[in-house]
Amino acid sequence: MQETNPRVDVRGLWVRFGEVAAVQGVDVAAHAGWATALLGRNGAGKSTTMRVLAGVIPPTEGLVAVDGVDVRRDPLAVKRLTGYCPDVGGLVPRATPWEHLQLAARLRGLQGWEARGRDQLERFGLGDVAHRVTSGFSHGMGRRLSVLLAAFHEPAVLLLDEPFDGVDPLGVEATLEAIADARARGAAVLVSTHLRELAMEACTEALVLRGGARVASLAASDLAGEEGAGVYRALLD
Ligand SMILES: Nc1ncnc2c1ncn2[C@@H]1O[C@H](COP(=O)(O)OP(=O)(O)OP(=O)(O)O)[C@@H](O)[C@H]1O
Repeated sequence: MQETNPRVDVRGLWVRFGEVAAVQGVDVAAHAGWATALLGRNGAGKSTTMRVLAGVIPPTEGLVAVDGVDVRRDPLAVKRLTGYCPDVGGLVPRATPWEHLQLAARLRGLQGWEARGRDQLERFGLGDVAHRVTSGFSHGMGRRLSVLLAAFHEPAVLLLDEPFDGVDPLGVEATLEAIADARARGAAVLVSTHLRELAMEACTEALVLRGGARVASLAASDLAGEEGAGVYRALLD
């Protein structure tokens, strides 16, 4: 599966917010067809790493390339190459799921997307609420729509920050399918989550962050099951 140019190539990433060093020298390499779990305790630097990869905040130091594009040089191109489900927010409260899809299609220049849009809304259990404004959505409904939108334009890199948080079993299934589909068409997927077992089901690789630094890079299978739980706990202490 490995190829010469990784879809995601992060080397020596530092992100500082004033006095706070949120990310401290992190390396990430993710290839086409990989799904990588980003794990670690609250405040470990997972969301900040995701935000840099999505082109939302700039790196303070280090190289960050998405599909060979340097995020510092061309953050707009990186935004085009990535699909990003942020950990919170991202939806327009007064817009419906269908309007979100229309907006995404217009911004991304997608043609003939309507049938797929309807299919995706059904897959994520949002068909019945396709024309209801999202301000009344439950947390899990909002998560499901955010994952759908992130994957909708079939990006080269799919970034899902806490996609399973508060999501019901059917929503989890739809999200796992979206990850599998993205991998099958050659995208690299990064999934930040606290749900280790689900992450191991969804992913092939795992990165563990602690205090902003990478403490382990493993095969997802190394963190699966009871034995994996012990390995993970030891990495967090
Ligand atoms: N905009 C910001 N300004 C100041 N500090 C920030 C900012 N964003 C993140 N931080 C700090 O950076 C560190 C890493 O935060 P980050 O959100 O990346 O962690 P995380 O691993 O995603 O945590 P969680 O699992 O709780 O979502 C924390 O100490 C956090 O307080």
